[in-house]
Amino acid sequence: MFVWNADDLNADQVKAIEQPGSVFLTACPGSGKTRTLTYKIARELSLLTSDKQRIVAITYTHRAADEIQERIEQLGVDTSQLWIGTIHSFCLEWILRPYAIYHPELKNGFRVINAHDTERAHELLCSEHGGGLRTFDCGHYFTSAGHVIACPDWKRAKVEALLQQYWAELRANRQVDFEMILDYAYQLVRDIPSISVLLGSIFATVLVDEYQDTKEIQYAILGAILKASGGKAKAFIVGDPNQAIYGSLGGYAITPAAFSALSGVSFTEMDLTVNYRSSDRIVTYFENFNQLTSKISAGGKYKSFASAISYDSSTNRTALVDEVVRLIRYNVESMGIVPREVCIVGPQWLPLAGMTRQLVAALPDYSFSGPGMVPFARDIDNFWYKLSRIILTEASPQLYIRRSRWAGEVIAALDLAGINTASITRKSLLRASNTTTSAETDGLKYLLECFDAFFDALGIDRTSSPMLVEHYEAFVEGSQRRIERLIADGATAIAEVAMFRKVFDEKTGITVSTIHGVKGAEFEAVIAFGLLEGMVPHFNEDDKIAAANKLLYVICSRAKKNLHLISEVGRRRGQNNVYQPTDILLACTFGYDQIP
Ligand SMILES: Nc1ncnc2c1ncn2[C@@H]1O[C@H](COP(=O)(O)OP(=O)(O)OP(=O)(O)O)[C@@H](O)[C@H]1O
Repeated sequence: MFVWNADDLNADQVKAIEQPGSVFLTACPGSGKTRTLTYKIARELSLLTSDKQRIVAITYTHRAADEIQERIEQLGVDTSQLWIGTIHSFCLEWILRPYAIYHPELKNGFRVINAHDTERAHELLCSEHGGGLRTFDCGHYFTSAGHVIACPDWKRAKVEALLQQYWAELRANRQVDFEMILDYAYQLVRDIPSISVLLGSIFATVLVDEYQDTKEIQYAILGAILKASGGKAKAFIVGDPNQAIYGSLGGYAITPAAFSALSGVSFTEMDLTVNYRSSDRIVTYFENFNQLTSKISAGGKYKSFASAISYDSSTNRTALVDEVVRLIRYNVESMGIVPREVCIVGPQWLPLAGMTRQLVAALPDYSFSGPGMVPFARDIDNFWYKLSRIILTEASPQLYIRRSRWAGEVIAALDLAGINTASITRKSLLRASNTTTSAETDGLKYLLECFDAFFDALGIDRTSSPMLVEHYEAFVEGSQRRIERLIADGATAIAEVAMFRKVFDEKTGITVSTIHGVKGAEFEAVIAFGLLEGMVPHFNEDDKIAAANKLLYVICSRAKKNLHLISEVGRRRGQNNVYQPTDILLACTFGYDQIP
């Protein structure tokens, strides 16, 4: 059985991992949810008694899935019976692809379009439909009872008409977007009970990370599978209701009782309340935005750190970049924090790509990763994206586990594309990739030359598979479009191969991210701006106070040492107004520090 070092886990984490049956674990920020989940998966893998069984873990992002799987492999546990990935990948791999023939709209084949294609289609339809519709008005999600449109009431009829046209166009092109993946998966599970019965008999344990951002339709799909297992499949559900920041897109923290009723599983409820990430002062501060009664205590190595926490509601938006630069210098140059431990966070409604580029220009000695720095769509389902990850990374011992897994994914995608992969192993695939090269300095041309050389090395004709051809066109067209847009926005060097490589580099520089993008991450210093009513919370939110609390809770709990909050002055809102600071932040009394 899998054993761990005594100091890897605390007593509550061990209790949750060793608890027999199903567990519903509510845990505060920095309490080691990821670590607990990782060790739980490792333990469950080691307890499997049949090679037919699978452990299934649903994570919120591909990055989290990669990190957890790598960690388990480093712990020396065989992951061949683990399936880990996002709910969308889960639905695609376990439900849509194997059972597409049972759905009239999928049975003739389908292609998944990425978030950028969706946004572009919405953009075009908005300009066609007029009436002041904007892309963000098109936000919608499916539930087991139909679709929900997230925009204000007065626009709903127009958005409904727009979406009906959008879906009709996708159906005509045999395309499926991310939301439709969930809807189709739900329909298949609902209409063909044998799918759940089969999956329920294979899955020994189903683990769900970040349940607080899970949608009703996702709970319904997983619930149906667990129920069909007749009590054989266990569940391990982990999350933090305080960090539920996808409410406007249908995410919510289900109660253990409600999920029990849905899945037929009876849970032992447990919690984790020690924060290993942040100082006492940071924990005390983010507790201001805690909406639950649980008390959190700091227990990690920075517990006693004398954190600087500042709040600035006077910097004008025209001086914002200078102020952020000043705070970066303070943290890196005066406090000795390394740049990769600094994160700049803003609401997704602001042009963060512009902020990243201005910081790049103002601090030429620093490196940054952020939006507007990625020249191609991170379309995880696209074959050529999968292959790019291997081509653009170095063959180094540190990256071996990761690249080997990516190679496995490329082989699986080749299989799916109808290519005979009997003679291809992960090793031979990596060898073929490591020998392909090109002298091109233009990133896209470089990749395309490497693709050809790679397929030559494997002795495969890449035009022999319609799927590969379709994915190739989507990848090239999407990347060209993206590069053109980024260059027009001022990212002049974006097309260079060095920028392509940077996408998969280990994090070395300062991170610029949306608030939603830093979920699950941690940094020594966090600098957040755009903390303005109408953005944090967004004006579309129903319960603005709750939404603002959760966003601030997530932002502030990312910080290990220092935290700087900015509600800049003078950001225009419509024709005649300017944004005001987030109400609950302004109302929060705290002994803030002045940053010299
Ligand atoms: N038992 C432990 N002892 C020491 N450090 C720990 C322990 N458990 C977790 N940690 C550390 O605490 C930090 C936070 O852990 P982790 O990222 O898993 O938290 P989390 O609960 O997922 O946080 P969040 O919900 O805020 O994203 C990490 O740096 C992790 O290595």
